[in-house]
Amino acid sequence: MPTSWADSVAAEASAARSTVGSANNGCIGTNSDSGRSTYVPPHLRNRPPSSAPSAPASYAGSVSSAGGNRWGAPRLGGGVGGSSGGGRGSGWNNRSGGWGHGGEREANPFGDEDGTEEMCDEQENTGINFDAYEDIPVETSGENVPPPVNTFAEIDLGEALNQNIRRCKYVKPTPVQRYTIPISLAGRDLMACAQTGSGKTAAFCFPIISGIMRGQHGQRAPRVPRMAFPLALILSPTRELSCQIHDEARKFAYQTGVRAVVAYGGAPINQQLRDLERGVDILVATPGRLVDLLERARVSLQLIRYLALDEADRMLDMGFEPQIRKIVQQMDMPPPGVRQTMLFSATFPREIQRLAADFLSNYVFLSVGRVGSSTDLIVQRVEYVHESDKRSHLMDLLHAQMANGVHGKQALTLVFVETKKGADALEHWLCTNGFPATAIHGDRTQQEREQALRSFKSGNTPILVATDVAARGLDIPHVAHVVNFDLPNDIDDYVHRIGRTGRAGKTGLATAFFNENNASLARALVDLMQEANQEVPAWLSRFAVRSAHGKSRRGGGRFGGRDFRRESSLTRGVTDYYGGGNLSSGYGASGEYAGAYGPGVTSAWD
Ligand SMILES: Nc1ncnc2c1ncn2[C@@H]1O[C@H](COP(=O)(O)OP(=O)(O)OP(=O)(O)O)[C@@H](O)[C@H]1O
Repeated sequence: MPTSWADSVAAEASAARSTVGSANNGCIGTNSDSGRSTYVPPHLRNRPPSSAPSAPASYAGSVSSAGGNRWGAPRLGGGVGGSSGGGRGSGWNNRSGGWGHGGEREANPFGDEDGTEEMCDEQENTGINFDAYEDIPVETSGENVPPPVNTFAEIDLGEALNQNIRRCKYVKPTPVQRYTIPISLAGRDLMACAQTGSGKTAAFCFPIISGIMRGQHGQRAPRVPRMAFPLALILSPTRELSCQIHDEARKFAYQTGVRAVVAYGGAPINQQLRDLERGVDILVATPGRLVDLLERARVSLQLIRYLALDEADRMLDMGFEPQIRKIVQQMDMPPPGVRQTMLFSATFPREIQRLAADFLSNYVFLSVGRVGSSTDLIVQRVEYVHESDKRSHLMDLLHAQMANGVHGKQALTLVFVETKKGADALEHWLCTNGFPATAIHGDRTQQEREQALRSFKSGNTPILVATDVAARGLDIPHVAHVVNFDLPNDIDDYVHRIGRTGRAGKTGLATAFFNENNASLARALVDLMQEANQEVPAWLSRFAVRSAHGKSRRGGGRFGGRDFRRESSLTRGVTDYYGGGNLSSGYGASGEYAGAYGPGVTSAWD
């Protein structure tokens, strides 16, 4: 990491502390004067207004003795308009304490004693090289797009959240965060497309947590026994990803008084129900389990102010769309324009964008990097390997990796295969040949899946064989090598798979085994590799030329805002969708979205 960058971020971090401090002080009068409503944490919402906390220091302790019905009685939802709650006069409602009730104290997700700022300052140099993202092309479209920021100090996220950002050792926002946070804080809906590993989770979590802390809007929750009324809903396609987002959200929300709960299938529902009953501001969920909770009338969405779909293109493709439509359009969730909706992914096929527009109101489209592209931090290699030679070829790769020691002892290798059976068979074969491997796929129990992931992350089993269930979102440090033992049918799946390495400014290696069975992917693969400045083997280019299905849907490698509204308006000569914006280059020609998940592939998912 260049010294100049490290110095500058350190300076920014210290400037952030002083600026944020003064910004908050400055807010006191303003917010008090404007009568900004106050946030009441979930476990206190049934208490009479006068008993809501006003002093964060004793917050957790006082909660434990609060008692009372936590669900049925009238309560003030987050940001609830009205006069109750503490924090009189503060833009942040004096919320810096943790939540707690019934003697429970908020666990420290950072694992440090007290998370002191001093300790974090010592660890500011994280080794993450975000300089790698400095020159990344960014485009926005939509009406009156709020300008980006360069530092966290420029955004008034609230001191408690700022402190957690420092604890996470985030000294500087990534490009997607620089753009999305001001857009979201301005209350705008958003469709954001940014490369894998570029910090999208924080990009949607920060504005949600900050917004709940501010408590700008809201209404009284109805009297419904044992029903949870979250203020924010974050949906993701897999159980593991939901757990990961929940872990992140808990860190970001530590001692803000904002409580995140996770609900996902395959795990006992009773524990999740108990968690919900303790109160929830942010519900992170997989769609199937959420539908179950809604049908049991244990969750109501009527107070939802923020809806975030992570891996939004996957959530809206034919695998999940019916469930998502049910959750978002057929239950009690406020409509677009009333709630704020944020869609994030590294890939956003045009047809899916068109579907997604139903969920959004006057939204900003943001693309960071080439839409659906891989980062050039990932070295991509494609090797021609016959089906029958794949195992011995993989063995050669693994041996070479061990012999070279390029990635050190802890290097982790993630091997993607197409089917669950194939995953079981390859895991078995690797183990019997002396390679410590485990596997994850949709037919394993949740316990087995979690155990496999733990064992892989810890380095105890440094080879993980996986179906597409592990393709998206998982942020596993030290994955040095992704092997596409079986290539996927769709280039976007390839982008997500290889994105398990080369994350957060680090470099990674991705090797794909290609043969005639993958001919239909050749053209898109060549385009993608060329966009990412990768060396394309001559034989692969020949495949691309020959391939009958070789039409690229990537726009011929031109970088351009891929906001489908722009194309629609250009085609129809109307401007009903597209509201202007900072779109500087043309939309490249592209093929139709073919549907990424054919039969047999969907089964790999939750
Ligand atoms: N501002 C930041 N400074 C340093 N590290 C960061 C910052 N923002 C995020 N990170 C780290 O970068 C890594 C990748 O972030 P994240 O998992 O949110 O990526 P993503 O864009 O959602 O990826 P994917 O498309 O694969 O889901 C995480 O380990 C996260 O902690």
